[in-house]
Amino acid sequence: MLEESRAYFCRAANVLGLSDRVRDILLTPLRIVKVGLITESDEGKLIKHTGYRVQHSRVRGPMKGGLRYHPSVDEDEATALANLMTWKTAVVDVPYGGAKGGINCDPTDLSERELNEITRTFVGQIKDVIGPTIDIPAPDVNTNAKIMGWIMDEYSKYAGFSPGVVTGKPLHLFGSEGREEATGRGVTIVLEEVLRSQKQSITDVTVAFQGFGNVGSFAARTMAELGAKIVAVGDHAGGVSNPEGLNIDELVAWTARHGSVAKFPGGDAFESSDVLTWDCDVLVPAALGDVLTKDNAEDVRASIIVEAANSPTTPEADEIFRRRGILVVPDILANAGGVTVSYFEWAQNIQQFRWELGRIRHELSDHMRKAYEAVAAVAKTRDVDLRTAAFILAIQRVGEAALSRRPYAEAKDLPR
Ligand SMILES: NC(=O)C1=CN([C@@H]2O[C@H](COP(=O)(O)OP(=O)(O)OC[C@H]3O[C@@H](n4cnc5c(N)ncnc54)[C@H](O)[C@@H]3O)[C@@H](O)[C@H]2O)C=CC1
Ligand SMILES: O=C(O)CCC(=O)C(=O)O
Repeated sequence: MLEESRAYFCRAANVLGLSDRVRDILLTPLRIVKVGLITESDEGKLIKHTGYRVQHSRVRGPMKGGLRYHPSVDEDEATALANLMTWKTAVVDVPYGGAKGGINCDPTDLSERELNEITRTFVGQIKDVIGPTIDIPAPDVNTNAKIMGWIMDEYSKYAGFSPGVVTGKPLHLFGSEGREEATGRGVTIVLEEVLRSQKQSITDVTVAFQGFGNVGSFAARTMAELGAKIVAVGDHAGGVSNPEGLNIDELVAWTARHGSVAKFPGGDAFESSDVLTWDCDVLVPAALGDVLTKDNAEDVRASIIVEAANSPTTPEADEIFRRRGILVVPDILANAGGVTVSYFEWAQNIQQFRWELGRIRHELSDHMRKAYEAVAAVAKTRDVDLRTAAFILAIQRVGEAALSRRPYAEAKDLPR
């Protein structure tokens, strides 16, 4: 994944004619933190995990990005995802740099008490490198508002009451209206813009989803509300399809009860991995990374792929999609609604003020549409695909901020 994120960066860097030296500066993470987490299981045994926080860039503001709890979490994955956060925050023009992290654990193997203790131990180990003006974590795969609340509580023991240290918190603990739905809602807003540019409407399209967690379920819900037909959904345990369109509210309720879309009675079951090559207009990968590869890219039948997940497409697959005329809406644009509303949450925490849901949705829509327009304009003037355009826009914004911080700097002095 690390090589892939660098490959996408370099595609844009080539268009911009960046020197190797500047590439090196922009790609090198500021700080990589790796910590051992020793806790006790419910049976009194020692359990060991490794936690990571990779801080990529602070040029445009405090570093920002989610925490993932998954067996795949390692230094390379966290570094690649931290790097993506730097470009994502620049694409939506929120005042942050990029970071990412997590713990290499399988939360399904842990009790709530164990998860709580592991989380608090992690916070104790990284407390000196996070903070409301330093680095602000948020939810990602297998983390949620409850865990963000624990993080805030634990950090506040060291630093005093600090709601701004983390976003995606519960509403009654100074979380924000609209954060839970934000990433999925943002995906839908970007899809609407893409379809508008093609003189199509969201009511005309069929959509297939891989992943039905926070991002996938809210994206499906908001698309269905606007009239899109969600014809297939696959997750870690199975898939369900309905050519007439799945009832998404019922599917959400089923998943909340059963932990998966598998065996949902409102559709036909299928092998989950088949969802990527489903017969549909729009494919939304909304689960893990590296799922669209050279091995399945030729079989994808959608004409638009909206990357709700981070890094779902390998560069080889991306090349195949380009050749086949399949439009890929890149992660650093498509899923940036989450970090955008995280910014609103942090701003509310700092101001000790609350925004209503209507204002959050309006501002989110405004940010996403502006970001799409800016990326589409670069794609047109430079004659490049949307991913390269998004990277160009982001690199320019980060680069200009870096040089403005030290106006007479040469590349070697770019602030980091
Ligand atoms: N939560 C957020 O605000 C943001 C999340 N993202 C990205 O969106 C993606 C999904 O994140 P969340 O929805 O937050 O996570 P989540 O933990 O709420 O949901 C993950 C979903 O992926 C499915 N999944 C896991 N393994 C799978 C497999 N092998 N095959 C098919 N499906 C599988 C799960 O069943 C679940 O439906 C990730 O790539 C994440 O980095 C991006 C921006 C913000
Ligand atoms: O809300 C945030 O701060 C970050 C969300 C995130 O991890 C992501 O956009 O990939």
